[in-house]
Amino acid sequence: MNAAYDAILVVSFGGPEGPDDVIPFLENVLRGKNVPRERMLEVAEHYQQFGGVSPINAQNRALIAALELELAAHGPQLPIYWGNRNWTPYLADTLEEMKQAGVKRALGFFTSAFSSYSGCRQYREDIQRAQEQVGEGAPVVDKLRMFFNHPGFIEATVERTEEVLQQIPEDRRDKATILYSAHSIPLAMAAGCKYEVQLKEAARLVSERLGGHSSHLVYQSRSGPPHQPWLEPDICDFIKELGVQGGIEDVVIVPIGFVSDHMEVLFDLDTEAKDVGNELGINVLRAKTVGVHPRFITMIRELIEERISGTDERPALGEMGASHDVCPVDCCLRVTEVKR
Ligand SMILES: CC1=C(CCC(=O)O)c2cc3nc(cc4[nH]c(cc5[nH]c(cc1n2)c(C)c5CCC(=O)O)c(CCC(=O)O)c4C)C(CCC(=O)O)=C3C
Ligand SMILES: [Fe+2]
Repeated sequence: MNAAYDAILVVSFGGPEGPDDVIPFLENVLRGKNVPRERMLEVAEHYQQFGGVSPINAQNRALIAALELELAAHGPQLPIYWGNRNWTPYLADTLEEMKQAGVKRALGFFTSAFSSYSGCRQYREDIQRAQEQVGEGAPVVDKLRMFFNHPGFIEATVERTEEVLQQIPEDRRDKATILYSAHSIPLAMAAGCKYEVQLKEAARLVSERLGGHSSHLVYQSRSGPPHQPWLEPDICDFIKELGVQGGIEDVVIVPIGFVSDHMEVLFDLDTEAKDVGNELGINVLRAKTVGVHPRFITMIRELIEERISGTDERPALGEMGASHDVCPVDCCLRVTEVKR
């Protein structure tokens, strides 16, 4: 379908920018969620270790600056707005600003490569609530498709991984074990979306291009009450297991489930997972997130162009095909407990 778009809206999670922001931010994240207060206070400490600042907002500003240059050079000439779920700039304020500027219809780029409640439906709900707050004349937002198997995302991830493999002495490089890591979610939630199969496919596509490495998909940042089952294996448990087996010198973590650095990457990977490895004498390195990799920025422009033109050429690597433009009604349901 051809529709006239007059803006791009980057939709993201948001993060605190100083010590006093941390608790109100976490309260926003966890409102209505089944996560114990102790877990929240523990996570608050992770943020405080970094001065209460998550890198996510700076990363999104950098992403927008890079995309502005990309669109200025190649088109389409559209202004870029930015709205978050959990911290300023909040989506409702951004939609109000867009309405004031006369924006009628925007294309939404969500900063999640994989389909999950958090990365898809919850953002669509956030937008709907923001539109209700703005009321009459709030811009329509059409979400761009999921890009887990887009050549731009896969190629950028491959390059990020190659960059870090180069740091391993040549005689050990091919033997390095690769761990693709993504945010864990409750098993019940995973049953309502394609998160796991998309992650497996993206990991496979990257591995296929790297060639020859032993690799595994693992999960990080488990939350929720202890009785609730979440996706496994946990990255730290997995590294411990590798230590017990022995014979592994180098592990490369590829944070494939995150498009930019944020607290889960700095703390759960660069602090926790690296400590676990170092104690076992394993050299643990981490690939950069795709961030502002030029191929990734170009991918965003390609997704925009593809949607504006309505072309049938929608690039996707591997077996799963291009993801849908318009989410079906049962896409990424919020299921949190398994019904018995
Ligand atoms: C699938 C997924 C993604 C990837 C897709 C997407 O991008 O959405 C993601 C991203 C992120 N998660 C983030 C932060 C947090 N996630 C939490 C909690 C949770 N995440 C969940 C899932 C995901 N999360 C779930 C099932 C929970 C339990 C509560 C609930 O059911 O929602 C909590 C609460 C504390 C805790 O419980 O750990 C925090 C602080 C940040 C920003 C970090 C920063 O500030 O730099 C980002 C980008
Ligand atoms: Fe969806």
